[in-house]
Amino acid sequence: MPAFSTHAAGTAVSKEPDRLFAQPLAQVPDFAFNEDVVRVFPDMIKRSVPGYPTIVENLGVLAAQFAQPNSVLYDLGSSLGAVTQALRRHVRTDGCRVIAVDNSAAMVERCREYLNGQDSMFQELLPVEVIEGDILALDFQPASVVALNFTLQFIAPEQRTALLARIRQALLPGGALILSEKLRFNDLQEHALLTDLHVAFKRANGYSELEIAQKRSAIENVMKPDSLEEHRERLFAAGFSKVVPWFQCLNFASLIALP
Ligand SMILES: Nc1ncnc2c1ncn2[C@@H]1O[C@H](C[S@+](CC[C@H]([NH3+])C(=O)[O-])CC(=O)[O-])[C@@H](O)[C@H]1O
Ligand SMILES: O=C(O)C(=O)Cc1ccccc1
Repeated sequence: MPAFSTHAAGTAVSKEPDRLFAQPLAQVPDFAFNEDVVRVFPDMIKRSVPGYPTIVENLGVLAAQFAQPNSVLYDLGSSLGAVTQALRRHVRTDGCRVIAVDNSAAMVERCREYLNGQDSMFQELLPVEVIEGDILALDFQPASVVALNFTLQFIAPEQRTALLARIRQALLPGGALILSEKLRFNDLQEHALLTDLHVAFKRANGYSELEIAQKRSAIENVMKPDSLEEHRERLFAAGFSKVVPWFQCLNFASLIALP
């Protein structure tokens, strides 16, 4: 039976546990953000990404420092709207609005339900628009904050610099890009250690060896992490002037990039 917590507005936030990879699969299909993933996504991301709740909450705090009056705050690859909601709760700057974008129809549908429910529970939240679309095809408006929270790693590597350059062009003075990613490490020993510790993190969160192995093969063709050095170089190539890491937990990190 699906577990939902239903709010007054009838908004359902799934609390269903992630068992997507618990049974042996003859062939593990490539990972996709489909209905099955959407149903378990809050549980999946919390049990898979060390530091995720800390990053999301503090993204709101960071954004409040960079938000400029009468500008847009983008949440690119918004999934169920966790970052959007953190931005809406923390930013108090006049005339700001949030634009959340995701190309998964299943994510967008559930994201809209979630954000509507939040609107009926809290006052003074920033207005939000949720767009179903490809962030590579987005026509950016002048923006003070752009969040790419674990989204760039799903973009084809050869498209990443052009996307970051378009974000850089849209950023207003005083604004920032906040980029969170899983990292790879050029030092083999460092890479092996942090990868092993990430497996230990997943095990400690109740994932079996089978679940861990099948998830790994599901994501290996669709999610391509870069090293911190690659991120820095690409951000500079895209026109950013300063890159400041503000958080790292095991092999997951978040960076502030300034225009
Ligand atoms: N080209 C694209 N255009 C639009 N969306 C895309 C594209 N490619 C992938 N996505 C979307 O990017 C999201 C990545 S999840 C982000 C978590 C969220 N930020 C969170 O903080 O909860 C990260 C993860 O699951 O590890 C998915 O919802 C995809 O549909
Ligand atoms: O599960 C993993 O190993 C990850 O690297 C993170 C992740 C989290 C949610 C969806 C896809 C990847």
